[in-house]
Amino acid sequence: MKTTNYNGIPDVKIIENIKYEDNRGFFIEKYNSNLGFKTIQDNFAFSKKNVLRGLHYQKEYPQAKIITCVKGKILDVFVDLRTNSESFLKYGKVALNGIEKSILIPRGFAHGYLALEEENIVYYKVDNYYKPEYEERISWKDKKINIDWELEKYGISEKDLIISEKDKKL
Ligand SMILES: Cc1cn([C@H]2C[C@H](O)[C@@H](COP(=O)(O)OP(=O)(O)O[C@H]3O[C@H](C)C(=O)[C@H](O)[C@H]3O)O2)c(=O)[nH]c1=O
Repeated sequence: MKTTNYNGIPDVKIIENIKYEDNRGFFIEKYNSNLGFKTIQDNFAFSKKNVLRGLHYQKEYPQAKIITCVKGKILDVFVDLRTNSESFLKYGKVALNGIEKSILIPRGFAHGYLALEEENIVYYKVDNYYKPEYEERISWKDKKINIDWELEKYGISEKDLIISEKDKKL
């Protein structure tokens, strides 16, 4: 697997895996401990088209995440909340649409994604336990962070978005 730094935000890494194809299909060695990522939980989330999840983070018990879109396509967005970081409050984003590409987001980031196909399955590894009592949320349209979710590019209008009540209230 090849890891490259995400341009402009330290410690965020794009992971690209080798796909070994043959007449049966393909094989991918998706994860190994060389990444230095200690998985505590594996999560799967199914999202219909136009679902927007996030932006969430756990201030206590922060979670680093390795995000993979195993079916469909998502626009994955992450916001640097590390106050000592040169990219504090900057956001990054990457389209993920296949098993062979992932993004590693370290602890100290808010995370969210927009589901772009009819059916989208996101698989992500986290390195700390889910602690809902410590979960914090930032609005997907927070004015200060001002994320470009590329709605126009994907032909999505804001009224089409499917957002949880908790996220809507932000
Ligand atoms: C995150 C999580 C959720 N749940 C349960 C709690 C709820 O009954 C149900 C849905 O939870 P929630 O609405 O918080 O799911 P998302 O809105 O997708 O939350 C996630 O959204 C963004 C994109 C993230 O990066 C986080 O992993 C997480 O906050 O799953 C669990 O049992 N364990 C978990 O680790």
